[in-house]
Amino acid sequence: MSVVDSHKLREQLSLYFIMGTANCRKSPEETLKAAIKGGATMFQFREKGPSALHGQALLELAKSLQCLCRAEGVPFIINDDIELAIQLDADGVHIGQEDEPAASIRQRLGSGKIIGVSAHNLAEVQQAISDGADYLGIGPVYPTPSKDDARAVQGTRLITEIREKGIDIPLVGIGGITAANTAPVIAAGADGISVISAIAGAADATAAAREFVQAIERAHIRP
Ligand SMILES: Cc1ncc(COP(=O)(O)OP(=O)(O)O)c(N)n1
Ligand SMILES: Cc1nc(C(=O)O)sc1CCOP(=O)(O)O
Ligand SMILES: [Mg+2]
Repeated sequence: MSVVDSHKLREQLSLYFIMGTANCRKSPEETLKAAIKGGATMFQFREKGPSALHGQALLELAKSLQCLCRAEGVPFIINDDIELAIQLDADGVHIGQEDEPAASIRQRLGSGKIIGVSAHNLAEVQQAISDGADYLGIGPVYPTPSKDDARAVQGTRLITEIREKGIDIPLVGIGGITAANTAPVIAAGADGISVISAIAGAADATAAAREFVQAIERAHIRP
């Protein structure tokens, strides 16, 4: 069972920034600082790909990014690596359908940590909820340059279906989201959006994050 406050979590999910070293134009620390300055409300450390850090270098970077998040009151979530999350006492983890099942992660992490689960259909949504997920990542909404093994693009269809069925778990849309295409994701019922390239790959990550904040605000005012 989770004791995570879902009202607070919905706010934290508003602009959920994700990155690892492979995604950044500048250093990961500079990129994260800039994104938070621009309004990122949650951060996921996702260190993946052929150039991914391992061992001590991975640990040092994770600690450094966690420290930045703590200073700004932004939740620090770790992608996939449950051992690292436990070692650092991270705020939570994000896992997908190919990762360790959420139910066993909940047992290992306890009730106070945030567990996010990727889901691509209603069966996976229901399973994630019964396994104790706190939030869902639904995607890819649009074509993404940041995940080679992404599933087929599905637009906002599943987000709409989840809300039409009265399922009110906190959730974000992910995949190819830009400030210009944010509105339909929020209008479909997402609590927020998850972004890698449109912030980490921007020349000015602070300005990019600010544009997202404005797009999210506009989407809530004029759905
Ligand atoms: C918020 C959010 N949603 C979805 C994902 C994707 O997770 P997963 O399917 O496990 O893929 P990888 O990120 O591990 O490649 C995510 N990371 N975050
Ligand atoms: C990490 C991830 N998961 C996805 C999913 O569909 O589950 S899409 C994706 C990549 C998101 O990066 P960008 O904002 O650059 O498109
Ligand atoms: Mg994963």
